[in-house]
Amino acid sequence: MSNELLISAEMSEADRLTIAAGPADGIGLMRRAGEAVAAEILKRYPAAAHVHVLCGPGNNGGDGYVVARILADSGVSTTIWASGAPRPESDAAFAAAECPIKPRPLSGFAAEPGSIVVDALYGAGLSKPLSGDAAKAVDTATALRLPVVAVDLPSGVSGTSGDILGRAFRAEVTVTFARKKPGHLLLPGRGQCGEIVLADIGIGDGIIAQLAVSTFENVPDLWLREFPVPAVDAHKYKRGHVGVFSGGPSATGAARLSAMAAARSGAGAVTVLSPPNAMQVNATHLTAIMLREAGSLEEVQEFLTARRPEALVFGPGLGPEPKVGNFALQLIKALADGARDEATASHASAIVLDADAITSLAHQPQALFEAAREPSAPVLVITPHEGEFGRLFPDIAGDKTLSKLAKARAAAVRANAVIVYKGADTVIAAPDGKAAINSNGAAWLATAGSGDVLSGIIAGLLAQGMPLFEGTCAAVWLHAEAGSRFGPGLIAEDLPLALVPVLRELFDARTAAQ
Ligand SMILES: NC(=O)C1=CN([C@@H]2O[C@H](COP(=O)(O)OP(=O)(O)OC[C@H]3O[C@@H](n4cnc5c(N)ncnc54)[C@H](O)[C@@H]3O)[C@@H](O)[C@H]2O)[C@@H](O)CC1
Ligand SMILES: Nc1ncnc2c1ncn2[C@@H]1O[C@H](COP(=O)(O)OP(=O)(O)O)[C@@H](O)[C@H]1O
Ligand SMILES: [K+]
Repeated sequence: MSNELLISAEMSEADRLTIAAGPADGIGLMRRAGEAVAAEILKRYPAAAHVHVLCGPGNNGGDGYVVARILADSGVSTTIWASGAPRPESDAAFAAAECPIKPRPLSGFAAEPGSIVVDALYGAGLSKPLSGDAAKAVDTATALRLPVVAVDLPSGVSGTSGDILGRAFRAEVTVTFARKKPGHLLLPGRGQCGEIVLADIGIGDGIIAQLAVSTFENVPDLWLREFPVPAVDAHKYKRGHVGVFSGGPSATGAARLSAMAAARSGAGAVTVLSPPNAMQVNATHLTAIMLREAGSLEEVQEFLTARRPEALVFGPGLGPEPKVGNFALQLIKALADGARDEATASHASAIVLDADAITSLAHQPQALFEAAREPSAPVLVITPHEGEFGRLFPDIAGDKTLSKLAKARAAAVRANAVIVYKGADTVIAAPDGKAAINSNGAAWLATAGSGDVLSGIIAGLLAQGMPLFEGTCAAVWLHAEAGSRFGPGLIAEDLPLALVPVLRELFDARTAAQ
């Protein structure tokens, strides 16, 4: 598996462990890194008139000297522009000594149309905003629209947070080593990377396993082995039952979107729980989805006890009023009590809190966090977009020192819930520190009701028994994949059906792996 994302300390540790295990040494890893970048350049730009390699003072620059040496050996006209000499006796100094090209100072960097830029200024060691000659080099490459190949990361992009420090190169290709870094997937960094090539430089899977990494790219490898396959003797309730709370008569669509998505994602039974005054409008629009009147907590409890749904969706279309937040808290408490009292056993194992539930709970966040901490509380998935996140976790949202990844993690710990911090770079974070970054979405998903569909998919997969973190990650990936493949013209109603071909592929991959 190569879905782990490494922060710079983990990459250094991987480096150290690999060297300790032998036979590779530091310069050996650096040579392999440079070779991988040079091979990519020779493959992609065979007709390049000239290559300008920009080398920084650290190991990123060291990789650059290797690249320049190989390109020159291959007959490519190559210039090195260096910002400072590598530290004596360092691997980068060895790489520079092996390179026959005499570096010129970066301050003089100039290039001609038709040439290629290799950005080996700063990688994992970026420690402050790009300024001076480095910033000028970014401007020159940008103004001339030169293709940039970035070594490890485009200089200026933080590998940890994806933030741009000062300014950053916009690469056509970024060649990174061993594993991707969070900054390759988080915005705005992701937008600067272009195509990302992952090169094997001899840091083995066994070494990565020793790091006990907790951040992952959200790809099917992460959860496919948990993906539900119905048993031969399955009946509908064995395939999982989802309950979705509906809003009032003029706000029922969101629940239906969610319900349809839960059903499409494989839940065997889905029930919309409707206030009495919305029964008629819901009944008019529901066919395979069941409908049940549940305007009061007592009626909801009756449903829970009688039908034992495994997952509930609470929030879409309910309205942002405080009473909705109060109801959410009562629901969590009722489920916790039910779980304690096996006689009534009115427990659902998961609640997805979305949309208006999040906004209405922002009036009393502490009450939510305390309820979620009760030992018998149902497991919670909270799915805020940026605005909702800021309402429920204002201090975390406002902390400029935290990346989106770190914010989602902090929120997950505080709320004792899996947090799905949505957006073009959705982060899924669990209270135990595990987190995944999603990157297969597209802006077509930015359409009203799309989030309601996501909640339904999450509940659908959890109801089928997927583990909490993996099921939530799978749902986020599926939703993004279905929306990206559908493309222009997508509206939320299309998404449940657009899941079908993606589900087929996952099902085939899952059964092939069995
Ligand atoms: N396993 C690994 O860790 C490997 C790392 N390799 C390369 O090593 C790189 C990391 O090397 P380093 O840790 O030496 O870090 P960098 O080479 O990214 O940068 C470190 C140097 O740049 C300076 N610096 C950082 N930001 C600056 C700024 N904005 N303005 C001016 N100076 C700045 C620092 O003070 C330091 O001197 C990786 O990105 C990768 O390219 C490869 O050689 C392969 C193996
Ligand atoms: N630019 C984008 N690229 C990829 N996914 C996006 C983008 N914008 C929004 N999304 C996704 O679309 C969904 C929108 O959810 P949400 O904001 O709750 O919408 P709504 O409330 O209208 O249902 C989320 O899953 C989000 O991650
Ligand atoms: K770089």
